[in-house]
Amino acid sequence: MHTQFKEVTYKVVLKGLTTAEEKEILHGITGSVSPGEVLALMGPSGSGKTTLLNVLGGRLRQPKAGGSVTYNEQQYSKFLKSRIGFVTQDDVLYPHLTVRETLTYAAYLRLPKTLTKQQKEQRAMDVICELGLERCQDTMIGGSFVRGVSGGERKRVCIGNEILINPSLLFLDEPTSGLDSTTALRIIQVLQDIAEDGKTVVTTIHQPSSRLFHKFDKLILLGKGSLLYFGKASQVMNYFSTIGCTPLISMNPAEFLLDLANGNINDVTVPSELDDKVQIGDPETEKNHGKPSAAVIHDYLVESYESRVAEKEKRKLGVPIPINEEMKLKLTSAKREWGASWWQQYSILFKRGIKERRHEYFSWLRITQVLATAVVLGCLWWQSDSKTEKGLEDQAGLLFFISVFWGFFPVFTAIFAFPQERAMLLKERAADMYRLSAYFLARTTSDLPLDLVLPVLFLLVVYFMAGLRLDAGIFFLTVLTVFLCIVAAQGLGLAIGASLMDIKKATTLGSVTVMTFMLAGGYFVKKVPVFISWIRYLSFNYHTYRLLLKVHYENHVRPRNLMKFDSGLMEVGALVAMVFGYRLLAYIALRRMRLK
Ligand SMILES: Nc1ncnc2c1ncn2[C@@H]1O[C@H](COP(=O)(O)OP(=O)(O)OP(=O)(O)O)[C@@H](O)[C@H]1O
Repeated sequence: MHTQFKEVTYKVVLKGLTTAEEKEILHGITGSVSPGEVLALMGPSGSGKTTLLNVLGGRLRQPKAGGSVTYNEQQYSKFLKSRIGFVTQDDVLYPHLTVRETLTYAAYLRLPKTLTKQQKEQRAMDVICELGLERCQDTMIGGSFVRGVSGGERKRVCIGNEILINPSLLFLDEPTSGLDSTTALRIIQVLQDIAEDGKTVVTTIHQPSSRLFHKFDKLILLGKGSLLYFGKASQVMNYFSTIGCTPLISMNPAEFLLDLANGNINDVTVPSELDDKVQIGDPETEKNHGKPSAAVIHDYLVESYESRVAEKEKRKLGVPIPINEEMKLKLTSAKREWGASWWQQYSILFKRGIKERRHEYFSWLRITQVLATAVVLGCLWWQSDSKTEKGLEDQAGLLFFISVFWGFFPVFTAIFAFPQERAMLLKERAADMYRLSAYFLARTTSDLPLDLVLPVLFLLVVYFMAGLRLDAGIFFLTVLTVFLCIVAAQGLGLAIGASLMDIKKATTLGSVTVMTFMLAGGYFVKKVPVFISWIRYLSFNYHTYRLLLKVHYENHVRPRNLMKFDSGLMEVGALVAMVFGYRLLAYIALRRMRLK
């Protein structure tokens, strides 16, 4: 896809304690890149490469970004999103999926609905072969806690994730950083192959080796957000020698260009006119050992480019490009193209969620934790007596603890769900991979199977050890009540996590809320002052405890000093309202996060 950009600017507002200052990060960048070409963005750290890449990729737009960016002469549109691949610097991947699983799930979600499941799987396999990932296709991606594929393989998986959709335009932010030169060369070779296939590739690059440098077709050199060079990579040394800058010793062109852009002119000749600008006593000049300061060199390079090349390049952009009319029409379309129907998205995300978290499901630590608590409870309330009033009071204590235990754990596991997946969610939503509602439902239901198996195990142990009433109906109702409590408590955890999106803040708020709900749960204080009594209605502990009391003692002796309870419908209603209400809050919070 022909991409042209004219006078691109980008501004941010820096807020100080008392003032707000506007800072321009890009100062009018002009250029173009065509299908079949690889455009490299180079420049010192902080020169604006990533910002420019984001503006070109449509990720930063007005009002902060100015100038114009067109794709086959059209403005950015939602349709275009599905034609653009974007590999960010710190790309996120699920650590517990294998390379093949990662690419296959991405293929299911991103490739058009017209392809069959088998065709999508085949495309994922083709990409694996194209990127030379066959040997590690069954290796887990890995992360900080799990050993996985190597850095180079990881980068290739990130690239694979994007080239799966056969994008017309591919953007990459430092795809080679941290890799040895051979691996880096291999990655750039892959990019060149993609470009040769008729695609347009734009990549930022930090310090390419000279072999790597010669693989680029076009080059943009940035210095402090200004354009120092745009043109053919093969012409860059010629251009700088025409403005009087040449290396004194043989050096890698990239090293020479970065030195210049940084204003470091050791081993570099500069035109004599710059020597006139040397100011004796200027600290910047002294830093450069009596040579012109970095600022003087920067200004000279910007001016030289402006006066010698910029106008010519701007004129070139005015020449119309031959573009297929059908493609033009499609590009203006505001319609999103989903790769799968809502239901398919849900089931793919559900399965992927189960695969990614399979190690948590069979975590012996969690099972031991629950079973150990059950055994301790069983011992403490061993064959408790429900015939005397004292015994009943004791047993009520056990029922209250059950409502606290199963109100506590689900909150603290659910709190992590969204903050942990924030980066992935933002990335996948930016690529329009699925609807938020499909993700939300898949994420909130894929944990349910285990969450419902553990309490059954727990209750089986407690029930028989503590000698609760042996009646299948009562056991079943107890399990059902605990399930409701768990799902309601999970809703609260999800809502807190999604609203704060910060694990520390969320756990702090979570613990205060859970403690308040526990204290208001009807066991510690029976007569709550009217002005605060509403808090009980928000407490799932309160409703669960009341339901458990009803289930266990309704048709039996009612402990005299325990609270009264009626039909139980109000409790069930309150818990069901919490199940949905808290989830709705979580969903709204996630939607808002996307708009930020
Ligand atoms: N939202 C922002 N608020 C404030 N400053 C910003 C913002 N975005 C970028 N900058 C600043 O703009 C400059 C350019 O940033 P950018 O990330 O584009 O540089 P870069 O050339 O990609 O650097 P690196 O090679 O180190 O990744 C930096 O000085 C950065 O601090």
